[in-house]
Amino acid sequence: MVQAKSWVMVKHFDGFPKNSDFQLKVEELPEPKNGEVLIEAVFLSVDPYMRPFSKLYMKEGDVMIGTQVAKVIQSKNSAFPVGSHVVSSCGWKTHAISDGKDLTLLMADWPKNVPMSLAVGAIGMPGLTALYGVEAVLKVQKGETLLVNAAAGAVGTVVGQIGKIHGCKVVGSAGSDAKVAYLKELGFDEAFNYKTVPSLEEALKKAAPEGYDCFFENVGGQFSTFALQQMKEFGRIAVCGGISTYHDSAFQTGPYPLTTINWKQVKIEGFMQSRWQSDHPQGLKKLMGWYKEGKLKSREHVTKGFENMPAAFMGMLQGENIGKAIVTV
Ligand SMILES: NC(=O)C1=CN([C@@H]2O[C@H](COP(=O)(O)OP(=O)(O)OC[C@H]3O[C@@H](n4cnc5c(N)ncnc54)[C@H](OP(=O)(O)O)[C@@H]3O)[C@@H](O)[C@H]2O)C=CC1
Ligand SMILES: CCCCC/C=C\CC(=O)/C=C/C=C/C=C/[C@@H](O)CCCC(=O)O
Repeated sequence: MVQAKSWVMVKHFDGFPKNSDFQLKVEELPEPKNGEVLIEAVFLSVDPYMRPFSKLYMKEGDVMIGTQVAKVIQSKNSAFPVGSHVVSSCGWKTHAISDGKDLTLLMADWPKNVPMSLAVGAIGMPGLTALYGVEAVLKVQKGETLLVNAAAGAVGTVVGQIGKIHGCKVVGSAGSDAKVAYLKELGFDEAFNYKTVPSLEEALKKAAPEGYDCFFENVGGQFSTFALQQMKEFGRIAVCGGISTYHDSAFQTGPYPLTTINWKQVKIEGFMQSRWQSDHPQGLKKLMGWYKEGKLKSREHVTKGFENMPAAFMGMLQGENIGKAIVTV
């Protein structure tokens, strides 16, 4: 018997999440039955999607949604031997029993010197999001100028680095001077702190007087308004997320700046990484290859202790993280 802890959303978030919206539960788990495994969390991911998805897919009393890198500690399923590591979507739990359907084995040849936490970061869902957004949606070309906001986060850092791999000029926006310095370290050509620039419009113009061919949108709100004005004719915008709107009481319905979209002949495409699910194995290989070659770097913002999951989640939503926000048990 193992004692499993989980974090439950006891109250739907009203605006920004609060400590009282979460409750820690403890339960005894039974032995795994035939075909089942018992997994133990090693690295848990906190991601922005948990905020809007909670509204759409969760009810009060549900365990918080989420993925983790976990170790198989008991197994009655030969596909997942004891000691193997998996990515599980069991949510915010220290332990779980699984029949294997929600588990993906870590890439078979995961190198010993590559941290396994990257499987929920640069070589996991956020990395794939960046890859598909840059290559399949924006289809960036050498010499083009690419803009990304929330640039110092899990997705944004990978977007910028893939942009550089493809020979783009990359401009990033982020919420602190330390983040801006990190973007420069990663090879971003231009970066600015959107919280302290006197004018967002001027900062965007200064960073790329030529205008933007491509914009990888993570934030929404006022940033989109100004960025759209700076797009070149036939510019492309990949709408990956809109974190500045996730705590609003209702999803935005418009109005939309149709005249600018029309006049500039801009193409705007929303996307979810799950559209390319069947490409994930190849995508992960590509990201791992770049990582091994030193072309893709990753930084993590680590919170220690399962008991700190809500704090880590709220901290990420407030911008405390440089790179991927994760929790170690
Ligand atoms: N479409 C898809 O399939 C996927 C979409 N996404 C989206 O990608 C985006 C980035 O996710 P991810 O990289 O995991 O998260 P990050 O690691 O970038 O963390 C979130 C960051 O958002 C920034 N932020 C928070 N509030 C605001 C605000 N009001 N205005 C501007 N920036 C803000 C903060 O950075 P700062 O200090 O710079 O403000 C914070 O660090 C999100 O919109 C997410 O929903 C992610 C995965 C898949
Ligand atoms: C209408 C509300 C939804 C608006 C879009 C909100 C957020 C965009 C976003 O962040 C989407 C993220 C999607 C993530 C999905 C993750 C799961 O499929 C689990 C991934 C498993 C893994 O880590 O490999």
